Amino acid sequence: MTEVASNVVYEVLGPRAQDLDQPIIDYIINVLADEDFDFGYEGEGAFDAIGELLVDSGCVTDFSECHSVCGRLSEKFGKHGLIKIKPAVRSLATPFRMNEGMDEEKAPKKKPEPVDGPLLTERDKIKLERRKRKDERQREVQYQIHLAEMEAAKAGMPVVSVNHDNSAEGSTIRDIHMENFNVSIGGRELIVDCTVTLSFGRHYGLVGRNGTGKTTFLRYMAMHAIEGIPKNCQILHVEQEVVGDDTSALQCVLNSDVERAHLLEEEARILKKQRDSEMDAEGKDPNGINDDGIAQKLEVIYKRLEFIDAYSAESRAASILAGLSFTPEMQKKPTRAFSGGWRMRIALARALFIEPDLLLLDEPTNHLDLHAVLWLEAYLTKWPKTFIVVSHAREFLNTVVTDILYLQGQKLTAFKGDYDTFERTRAELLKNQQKAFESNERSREHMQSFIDKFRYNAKRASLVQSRIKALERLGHVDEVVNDPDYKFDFPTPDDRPGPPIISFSDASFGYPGGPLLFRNLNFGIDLDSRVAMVGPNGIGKSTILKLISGELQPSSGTVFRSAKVRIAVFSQHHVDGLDLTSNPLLYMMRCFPGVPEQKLRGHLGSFGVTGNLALQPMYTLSGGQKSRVAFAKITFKKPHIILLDEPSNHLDLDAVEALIQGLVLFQGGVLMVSHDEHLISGSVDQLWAVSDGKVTPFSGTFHDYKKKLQS
Ligand SMILES: Nc1ncnc2c1ncn2[C@@H]1O[C@H](COP(=O)(O)OP(=O)(O)OP(=O)(O)O)[C@@H](O)[C@H]1O
Ligand SMILES: Nc1ncnc2c1ncn2[C@@H]1O[C@H](COP(=O)(O)OP(=O)(O)OP(=O)(O)O)[C@@H](O)[C@H]1O
Repeated sequence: MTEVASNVVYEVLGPRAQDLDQPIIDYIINVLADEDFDFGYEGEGAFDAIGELLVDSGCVTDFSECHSVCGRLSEKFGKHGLIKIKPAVRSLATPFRMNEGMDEEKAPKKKPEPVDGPLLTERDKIKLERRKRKDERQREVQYQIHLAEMEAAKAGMPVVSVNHDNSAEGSTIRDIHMENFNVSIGGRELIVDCTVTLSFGRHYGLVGRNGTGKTTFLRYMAMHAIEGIPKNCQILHVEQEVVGDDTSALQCVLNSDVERAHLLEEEARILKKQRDSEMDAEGKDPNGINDDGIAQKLEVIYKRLEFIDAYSAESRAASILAGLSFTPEMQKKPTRAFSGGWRMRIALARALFIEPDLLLLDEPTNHLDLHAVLWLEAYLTKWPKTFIVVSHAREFLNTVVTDILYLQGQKLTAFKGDYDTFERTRAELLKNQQKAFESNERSREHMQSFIDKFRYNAKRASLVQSRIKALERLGHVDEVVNDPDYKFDFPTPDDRPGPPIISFSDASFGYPGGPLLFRNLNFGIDLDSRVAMVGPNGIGKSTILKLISGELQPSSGTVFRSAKVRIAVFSQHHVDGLDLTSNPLLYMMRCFPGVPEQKLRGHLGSFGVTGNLALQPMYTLSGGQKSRVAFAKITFKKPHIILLDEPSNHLDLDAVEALIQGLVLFQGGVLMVSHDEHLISGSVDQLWAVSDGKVTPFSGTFHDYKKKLQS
């Protein structure tokens, strides 16, 4: 059997086989020839088993070619009778319906589709059920342990507050030199043996693919868990939103100046004491009170308050909050009245107010509207100290950073300049490395062939010896290993419902008890629409998406939705709402019961959730990895219209590129809410501006819109 299998593998791979080392080919043949190997639907089992290997080894150029090679392998193996018929093949009597389960939350709970196969006995069923429950309990326990660990880590974090001593003497913290450090999580090494110096006053952009370890690295630094970080260096990692309580947003920011708060409290206490003693003295001799001590104390407090610039603190805090789009009324509201996104902004405002020695920002623009992003860009550009910002927004990085820290292959490398400069420098370096590698290989082969040829020739013994030495001296140059390309594959719907698809006729909407957000909206969306909606936070963009998808109904007027149209919605809510105790594959299996596992794996794979990642507990996934799972889920049923609310949040720059390509190739309508200039200009052809309860087409590019806002 292995011989026939070997012939089939060579036949299908053809000249590609030349790119594979013999042990790899042998491995592939052995895996596929195993009589228990499951090729799955259209070879997806083969894709799962050897797909990454084929791509990584350069045998196929990308995952799409890989899919077709695996499909052909499966077909040929079948033709040669090498595939054992699996009893679990789905029955044709239970066809797969494309419009089912579009929205997990709303779809009625379906019974798993029946499958042909050996019938389980009652005892087996009970056993299976018991094992399932046990697995679920174990996953839940692991998640709870993880939460407890996170809480403990948070509790161990040094408290960071405004440090006036530093500003008085000029900061004592200058450059930070971290040498030979490692970063790991859950037994997985993310950074190995790296040395990095952060020069004082430089602004670093930390970039790298989703899941490489950027957030974990920032956490390590915030916990001072890397050697070389001075103990007294104040590091603030803006990761958690502020606690929701009765403190106003403004006060919450001001409270981070602990010394000021303490001095003001002391002042109030002394003044009260003074008032009380004046009252006691009423009717007695008023000049009898000995208030010299009180006056002296107050003088000390006032001097210090003046020294630490306490009287301007309120206006500074207010102006930061205003920059992040908090109106004066909002600044007075208690923090518990704000949503998570807004509380995150308060956390950002507090960090900017504190001005720590080293500020660590993790994707700060994700929570902001364009106004606030532009304000933050201007603020950070003038930042007097060091910061590191993780961001996947190219324009933002180009504006605010002076250096790039690039995390790839467990190594952290520093580059001078903005993101565009980094891209150019890196491309140049890779080109040179490849050239050096090829020339090194040529010299090596040349010397080796001379040595092999004359090894037993006594006359040339000394020459051979010198070649052997030269070969030993010849340095090693690493071959360029490119990150695997990934694609965002939005499947083409099998049908194309005729117009009208979605149309708003005099539709008005306001939340119950609230003001009218929109009045008499009239517009339509069809399968050719490519639109981006822009407008400030809270203006109602997400509400429009909900009116389109049918999650909300207009207060008056109508929103028509073709009965045949399938709409998919992607939002942060879908990413945050993933079941954290599950894993990507289990999650997909629950959303689409009865669909073969291989098919779900293949679909997750088309969004870069491959191999082990598909089986990793969801709570361990990075932001970008979770986004990909959400993308895979919403597109599985081949929607006609895709509604996207800030889709590029968390996605790395290559993934945004893949998202753009995916959307360009998608054969349906797209409506997105975004302020990612690169994404908008690459994937849509119309801008709609939302303001004053209206949605109006904007004649101009996103760049023009940005200019208009700035003016
Ligand atoms: N307990 C764990 N076991 C195994 N792997 C883990 C565990 N926890 C996290 N990981 C993995 O460690 C990696 C680091 O995640 P991290 O959030 O630091 O990445 P990131 O570079 O910030 O990603 P993103 O750009 O998507 O935000 C991820 O690939 C994640 O899947
Ligand atoms: N369920 C709700 N009940 C009451 N008011 C709501 C509800 N959801 C949103 N709102 C309010 O309606 C307004 C519009 O909200 P929406 O989320 O649509 O705005 P947006 O433009 O998408 O904002 P963002 O950019 O922050 O997502 C906001 O003032 C918001 O506070």
